[in-house]
Amino acid sequence: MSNTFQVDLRGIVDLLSHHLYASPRVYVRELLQNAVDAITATDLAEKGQIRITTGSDELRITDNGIGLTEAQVHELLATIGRSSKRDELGFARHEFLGQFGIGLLSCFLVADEIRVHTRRAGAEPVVWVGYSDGRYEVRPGKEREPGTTVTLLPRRGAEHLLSGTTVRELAELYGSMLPVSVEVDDQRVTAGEVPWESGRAALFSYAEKVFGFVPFDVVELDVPEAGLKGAAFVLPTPVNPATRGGHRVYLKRMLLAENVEGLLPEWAFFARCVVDSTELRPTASRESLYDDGLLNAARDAIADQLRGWLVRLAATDPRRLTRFLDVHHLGVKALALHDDEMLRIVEQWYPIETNMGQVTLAEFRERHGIIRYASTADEFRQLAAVAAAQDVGLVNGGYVYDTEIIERLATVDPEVRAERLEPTDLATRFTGLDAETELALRPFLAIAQRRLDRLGCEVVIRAFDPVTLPALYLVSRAAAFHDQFTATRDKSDDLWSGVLDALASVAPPERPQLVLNHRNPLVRRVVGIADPELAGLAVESLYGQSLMLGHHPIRPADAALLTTSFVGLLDRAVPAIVAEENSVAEEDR
Ligand SMILES: Nc1ncnc2c1ncn2[C@@H]1O[C@H](COP(=O)(O)OP(=O)(O)OP(=O)(O)O)[C@@H](O)[C@H]1O
Repeated sequence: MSNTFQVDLRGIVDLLSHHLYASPRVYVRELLQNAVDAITATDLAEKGQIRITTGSDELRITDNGIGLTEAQVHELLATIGRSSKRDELGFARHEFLGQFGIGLLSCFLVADEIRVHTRRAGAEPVVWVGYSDGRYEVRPGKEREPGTTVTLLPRRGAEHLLSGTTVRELAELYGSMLPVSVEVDDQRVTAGEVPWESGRAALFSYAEKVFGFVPFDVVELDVPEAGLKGAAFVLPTPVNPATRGGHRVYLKRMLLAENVEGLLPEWAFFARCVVDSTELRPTASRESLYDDGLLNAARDAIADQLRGWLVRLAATDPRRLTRFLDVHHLGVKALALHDDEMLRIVEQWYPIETNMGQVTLAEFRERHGIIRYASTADEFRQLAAVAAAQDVGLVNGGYVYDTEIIERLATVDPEVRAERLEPTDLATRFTGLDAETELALRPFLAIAQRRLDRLGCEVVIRAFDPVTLPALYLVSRAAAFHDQFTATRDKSDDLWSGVLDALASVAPPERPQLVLNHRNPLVRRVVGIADPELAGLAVESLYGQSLMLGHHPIRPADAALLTTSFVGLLDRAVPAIVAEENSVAEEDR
């Protein structure tokens, strides 16, 4: 025995209203869409007219489209999921907006009764009345021109959704770009022209009106394979790259949504688009784009066009490009990580922080040959002045993407040499002292070394610039890693610290160095101190000060040493005065 599914209309309407469509307001879109499709089916689209009238007790929408015969009314209107817009194989027909055969049902989100008065040229007029409980009637209709009038009788509580103001607003939102004339209560809502066919000035004012900003620039978009045309508006102010920019997307001139994601690659967060496509497909809710190969291809093509705009800007108006980079450098840098052309643009035009001022990587390379960089801002701050004094150019690679960009530049272009500055490399550039001075300093160095031994630090004396810097704490990356490593080990439980111990023994670290500057007057005085205790205190405080200056982590042992050396020095400075004051007090008595 074979049976047929029964469909509970209430269940379907509930599904549509709560799960498929974001809001009952879409009923206007679905009605407009049916009217446009009916007009398209006549091949006389340019004469197409859609009229909507609103009133307190009903809403009517009339089109001069193809209309339906009585047989079609039974077949198409009374069968959920049946559509005239699919071919024999069941594929959506290219020229139509609808395809699923459920659009009309959305009217039940706002109405309990739908009347369709329709006539096909050469056939009799007929009226179909559908009720939200699933019943329908068909009867002969009054004489009329070919076409269709759909009448909705508002449901109690939904009247506001059918009011003149709301309907006009919705018809304009969804339909203002439609190629047929649409009127709501005798007022035309279609604009007739699309902004990207009306010149640049029109695009600028469109952006201001619709997106609320005057764009930095406008890039016209054209992707023939997706039947896509439109414009990308470059934002005039920085945006957070993490906030996904939505785009205004039209499909066959009907608004899909105002906030469509996925049309542009992520890096292009500096642009907002308005586009119309004849080929991209909507999802069933018609609120976003169906993610398929064609959308991917369109995304790639748009990316190419935005990139092309940037490259052209570099060639024709570098000053404007610099301004653009000022605002949107994060996006461009992110792009440069996987795009050679963008990488060149960043190299040539984006000024980067160096110890010789703000220069582009290209200028830096020309001046210094090799791109030497510090990979964190702390490391840069610590070394910038010292490196500058040695005439070593140093780039701050600590900002987002900068280190990766420098490293990528060196991988892509064999002529570019890049080298991460190893802090201890600097020490090899410092001048050693003559043998006699070295010999004279031995006793002091021995005292100093004994004081810093327990902190794992080696003390050396060199002559270097700037003269104003008494000491520099230099730690190689291996040693820095080791420090972190031991700190973790000390905090870990037995099992884990056992594992870390085993690892630690594999890589014995170089020791960090405290390099005292023999050119610095204070250091000269310190090395001359005869009292070993005082000399030790002075070395300890120089150590502490250079740790802080270089933003190095302060371990508990360092903190303790900072306190004892400070108190020690204070103690040396103060007791004489206190003693004097005491004796004055004695005399007063
Ligand atoms: N104004 C109209 N003029 C002529 N035919 C219409 C009209 N409105 C609806 N129809 C017919 O009713 C059918 C069902 O319409 P419905 O809106 O439910 O689905 P659809 O437009 O085919 O697809 P979708 O669910 O994607 O909108 C249509 O395929 C069309 O043949």
